[in-house]
Formats: sequence, C-alpha cells, structure tokens
Amino acid sequence: MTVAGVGVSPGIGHGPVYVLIASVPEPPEGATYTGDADQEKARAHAALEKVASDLEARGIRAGGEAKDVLAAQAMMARDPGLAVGVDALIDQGTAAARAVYESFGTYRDLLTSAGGYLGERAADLDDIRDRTIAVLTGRPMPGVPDVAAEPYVLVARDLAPADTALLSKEVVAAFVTEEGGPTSHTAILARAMGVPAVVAARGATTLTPGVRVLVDGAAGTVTVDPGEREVAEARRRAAARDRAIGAATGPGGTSDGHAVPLLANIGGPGEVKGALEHGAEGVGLYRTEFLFLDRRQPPTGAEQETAYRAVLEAFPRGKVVVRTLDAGADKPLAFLPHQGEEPNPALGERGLRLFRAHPEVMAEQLDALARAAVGLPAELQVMAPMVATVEEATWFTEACRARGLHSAGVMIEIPAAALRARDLAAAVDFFSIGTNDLAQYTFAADRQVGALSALQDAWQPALLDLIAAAVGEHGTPCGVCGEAAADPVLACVLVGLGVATLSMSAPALPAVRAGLAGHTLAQCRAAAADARAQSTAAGARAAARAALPGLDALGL
Ligand SMILES: C=C(OP(=O)(O)O)C(=O)O
Ligand SMILES: [Mg+2]
Repeated sequence: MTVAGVGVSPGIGHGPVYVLIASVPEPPEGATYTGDADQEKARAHAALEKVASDLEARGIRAGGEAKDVLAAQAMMARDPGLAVGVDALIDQGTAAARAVYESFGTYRDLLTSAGGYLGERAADLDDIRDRTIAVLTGRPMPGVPDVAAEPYVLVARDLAPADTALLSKEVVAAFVTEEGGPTSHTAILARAMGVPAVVAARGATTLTPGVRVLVDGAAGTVTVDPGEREVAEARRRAAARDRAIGAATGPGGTSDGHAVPLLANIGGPGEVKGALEHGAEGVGLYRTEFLFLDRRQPPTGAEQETAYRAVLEAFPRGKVVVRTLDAGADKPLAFLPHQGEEPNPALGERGLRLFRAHPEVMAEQLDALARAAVGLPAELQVMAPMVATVEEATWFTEACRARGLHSAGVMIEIPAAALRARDLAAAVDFFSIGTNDLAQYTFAADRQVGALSALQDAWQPALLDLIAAAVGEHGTPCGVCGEAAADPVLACVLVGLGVATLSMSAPALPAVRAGLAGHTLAQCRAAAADARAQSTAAGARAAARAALPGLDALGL
C-alpha cells in the first residue's frame, strides 16, 4: 500500500511509524478502582514521579532554556499539594487517572484565574496531566520521543515548531503529515534538518504504529511495508543523485560565469554550522522570530545581540540578511498579544504591522542589530517582513538608518508590493521575495492547509508574473528567500527572471548549485520565458525542464 502526498524535502527515509498523539482522552467521570486505596495511591505517585524524571532527563539532553523550562515542569509534577489532592480523591473511591485529572483541574483554575505569567503555565500543567494519565492508562505518551533505538518516521496531523525542537536526523528518518503544504513550517523545518518529508498525505495518521514505511521525500510517497529490494533501490538512486550534485562546488553561478550568490535560510546560530557545511556564501534570511518563540518574556537586547553577532562572525566575507521579527498568524508570540481574536490571522496584524503597534520591540531589535555589527567585517543587511506600501517601507528604512544600519530592505510577499516594486525601490536598498507568503496571498490559499497545497505551487504562472514584476527594471537588487529558491529547476528560472541571489534551507544548496552550474544564463532566460508562456503550473514546470537540458544528467 502507498499513501500519496506532496514531497517537500527530498531524500529517502525508512523506519517504523511513530504516530504523534496530540491529546490523551479524559478519564471517564465517576471512574472507580477495584482493590486497595494505598496501592492505587502508590500507582499515582509512581506515575507522577516517572513523568517528572522523564521531563528532567529531556531537559538535560536539550540544555539551554529548555532545561530550565522542563525542570520547572518536573517540579510541578512533584508538588506535594498535588499529591495530597490526588490521595484525597482516591480515598473517596476515585480511580487514580481520574483523580489526577481532577486535581490538576483545580490547580489549572487557580493558575488561569491568576492570569499573566501564571496563567500561561496552564499549558505546562495540562502537559504533565496528560503524560501522567498516559502512564496510568497504558496509552502512548503525547509528544515526540527525542531518543529512539532506531530512527522512526514521525507521522502527525501537523507539526508545530515546539514538537520538533528536540529532534535531529539521528532520531527521525522522515516526517509525514496530513496537513501542510510545500511552504508550511513542517516543510521548512524538515528541509532545514535535511530530513525527507511528505505533507498533505491524507490518511497517514491511520497507519499502524510500528509498521515499517519507505518515505520518498522527492516523489511524495509513503510505501507501507516495502520489500528489501525496493528500499535498496531507492537508496541507490538517492546516492547516485547526491554524487552527481556533489560534484559542483564553489560559489553559485551559471556555467558561463554569471554569479548568483547562494545563501542560507536559518532560524538561529544553531543552524550556522549546517549552512557552512553546505557551502552557503552567506545568510539570505535569518528568521529572528525563533529567538522569540515559546518564551514568556522577549529576549533581552543583550541576548539578541549575542545571537546576531554569532551569525555575523560566522560569515566574515559574506552578507547576512536579518529579518526583523515576523510574529503573528502562524507564529504567535505569548508576550505580544493581539487585541482580541483575529478572524483571519494571516490577513491580520502580523509582521511589520505588529511592530508598528509595538514600536518598542522593534527599537530594541534594531538597536541590538546595530550593536552586534560593530567591528565585524560581515555585511549586515536588515529587512522587514509583510510590507505592503511605500509608506511602511519608508518608516522601516528610516528607523534602520537612524541607527546606522546602512542596508535596509523589505520582503516582497504581498502582491501589492510586487506590483508597485518600482515605487518601493526608491525607499529601500534591496528586496527579498518571500514566495511562500506571496503564493499564499496571490491565491488566497492558507499555506498551512494541506488541501490547498496545489495552490501553493510556486510554478503557478501568476506567481512567476509577480516575481518578474518585483524584479522589474528599477535596478534595486532583488533576491528570493522563499522555498521556491530551493527547487533546482525553479532556481534556474528565477535567475532567468533577473533574481540576483537565492536563499534556501542549507541542505537544498548543493542541488541548486549543480543545477545552475549546468546551464548558461541564456538557457535560464529561455526557461523563464517558456515557463511564463504557459497557463498552468504543470505546463510551466515542463516547459522550463525542456529548456534546461543539463537536469537529467544530475538526476534533478
Ligand atoms: C521566506 C518567507 O518567509 P516565512 O516563510 O518565514 O513566512 C516567505 O514568506 O516566503
Ligand atoms: Mg513570509
């Protein structure tokens, strides 16, 4: 049997299925136990202690801030008051699992009514409750195991950044999700980790836990219980492709010497090593929001400065494009609450718009960036996300210049900005096209929704037209940092459209480098023209391939 989806991170993954459990069912009201009360209490205490020590061990493995957060959670599980509450309920005949559920409920109400920082701890408490109930009822633990005897294939409805924070290639053989499109965060994280991934795979969560599957992250297939020969053949093909693309080295460019700097998209200093290993010439998109996610307080200016400096130091001769905080919509931040629920978060107060509502957060970030660059040779460029108008672009660049940040640009990810790039060009030093959001807003298709993944296809001719409009003839340099740049065929088309730099998840760099090195600038231009002459995404892809004869030999 094969489950089909959309391949978003190439490579072959093989291993047993682990289905991510999102929640543990509530133990039935009025549940009782048979047997001895002391034994039931001992079971409850042992379960709480197991959860506490597991959390502590995970914290030690993760280190950093996660260690403190998990240690604090372990302390909650060992709270004597909680145990007293559980015991009292067991004395009244309530089963241990239900007693745990109800005692945690009392604590939860206290925390949420206190509000603020304490209120935000309610989610931690729910996590401990669910874990304890899972132990008591013999159910699988919610959350993702971060150690395993053998790398597993993680199957989920969707994955949040917090689910994957502790994972690595050594633990996960592949990701498979039912939701998500090519630009969803599951896809971006998988590519950043170099782990094969298939999204929009309907029915994947019904796969039997433990069954072995073969995931082809390029073809978008998940084959259940494959034969040994099939696995070996898939691995052989992937290795041959890796060898062919690994032969291209050095700075990015076409075969006739048109330079196209190849840059990395990173989420923090932790990804610098991978970027360098894959030959990144600099950073084209530093998504700073990862420094702010899952925090109850924003990072201090000094903490930000350290993170930015670490990245600038790693690229003494290259450029580093730092994007200011892109919060809101799919990246909500606990300390920057919205005024009420937004009915359409992707169309709401996000990116630069949120910064305008909280100018003190932007001031602190820009000041930290200016300090981080002092005395370093790297070329720091700063850009704002979600800019729609000249007025917004001007507001941002003026704020940068006031702090001595000399290269200030904006992302082009809203159709209005692409259409009037000529006007914005006068206000900024550079552009970077975010094709993920540009596709989302062009096709009115939420990038998190798996069912709409076809509309997230960056080969859609309408998107190619908007990219051409953004590059324009204004002379302001324009790069691409959306996931479209990671497709080696599309990368040639983007260069043919006049895009100056390409930035992508680091593991995608070798294939893009090889694709460009196998073609001339004239071939890239012809591929772009042929693709734009088509009326469908499939037609555009086929036309571009036909104009790029070097792809087959590279296995691309
Ligand atoms: C690069 C982009 O930004 P993000 O994926 O972080 O929204 C984009 O929208 O293309
Ligand atoms: Mg974006």
